[in-house]
Amino acid sequence: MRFSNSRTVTYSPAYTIVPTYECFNRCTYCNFRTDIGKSSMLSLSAAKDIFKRLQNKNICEILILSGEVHPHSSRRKEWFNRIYDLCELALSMGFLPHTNAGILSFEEMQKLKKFNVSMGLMLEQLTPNLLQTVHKHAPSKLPELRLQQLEWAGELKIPFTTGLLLGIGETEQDWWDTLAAISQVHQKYKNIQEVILQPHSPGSQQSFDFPPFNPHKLPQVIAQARQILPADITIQIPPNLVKDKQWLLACIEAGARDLGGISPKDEVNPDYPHIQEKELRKILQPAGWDLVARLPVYPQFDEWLMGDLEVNLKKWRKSLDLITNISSAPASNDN
Ligand SMILES: O=c1nc2n(C[C@H](O)[C@H](O)[C@H](O)CO)c3cc(O)ccc3cc-2c(=O)[nH]1
Ligand SMILES: C[C@H]1O[C@@H](n2cnc3c(N)ncnc32)[C@H](O)[C@@H]1O
Ligand code: MET
Ligand code: SF4
Repeated sequence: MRFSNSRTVTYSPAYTIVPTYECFNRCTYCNFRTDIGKSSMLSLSAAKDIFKRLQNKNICEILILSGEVHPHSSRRKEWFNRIYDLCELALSMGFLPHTNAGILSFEEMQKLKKFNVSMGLMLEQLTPNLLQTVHKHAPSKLPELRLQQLEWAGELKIPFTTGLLLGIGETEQDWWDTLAAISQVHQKYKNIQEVILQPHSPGSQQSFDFPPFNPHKLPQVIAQARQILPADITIQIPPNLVKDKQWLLACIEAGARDLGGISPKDEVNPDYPHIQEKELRKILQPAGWDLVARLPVYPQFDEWLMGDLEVNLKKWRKSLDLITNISSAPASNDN
């Protein structure tokens, strides 16, 4: 067993698949979506080819990240069934699926629970003011709807990842209010595993003409979030959106302990390539931080998972120490 010290930062070796880029919402900061009818659905055979390539590469998480079909559209069922089938396929091929497909009905969530070790949805910000601006044409970003997803995940005992999108026109008070709401859900259901503090990062596709969230502010936000959130919720920051090494370290010193899924491409922010794990290690190690792989579900939730989820999970928990030891060896040698 590898000794994990208190100066440990985690990441999830992940691959993102996109069932569809089509989305009926038009969040003005989005660099991901395409208009209705402009994107096809990822086929099961294409997904199978991807998963085959990924096998034995020490990638545990498949992040299923999708644009959304309107809940009343005649195509909603087809859309949902494809996501469901993609999750089932990923699980059957040995991976640990984590789905963020936007707003789901209670029944849809209940069905996906069977094939996902955890699920995710960013709250963004709870203030209704954004419905006049960046979310004017994004019905899925209704704050009550999003908060309800966290509650439903709690009722269904689905380990959940959520977070805030920072710098989209909200106030500082809005951050604390959104974090307090997350804490409240967690107090009731104990189902929130991590909170992502995601700095808005402009990309080439978006219409929202607004500067990036000032990375120098992030450590302060993290420190305050650490005060508001219960200790068993991990704070995640995306390292590719905090470019400066010093500020990345400052974020960690302030209380962030996870760097999210590290995959070949950041589908949400394609203009900001991921820093790969070896490179991250070079930044962290001199400051005394150990980088360790984790699974897309935190250990305190293992008992919520059953059937094939439990089988895959046990397999991955066993091989995790091995992955960490192998991947940390070269970095410590070639420094
Ligand atoms: O595990 C998760 N990771 C989420 N991540 C992190 C993700 O694991 C990686 O940073 C990459 O996006 C993977 O390609 C997000 C990253 C973003 O830039 C924006 C949103 C998300 C949302 C999630 C999520 O719901 N669950
Ligand atoms: C999947 C998640 O990606 C985040 N997201 C969407 N667009 C951007 C952007 N330009 N910069 C940073 N994060 C973004 C939102 O928080 C969304 O919920
Ligand atoms: N559409 C979903 C949401 O915004 C997830 C992907 S966003 C690029 O919540
Ligand atoms: S952020 Fe998500 S909901 Fe908003 S437009 Fe993009 S894909 Fe759709």
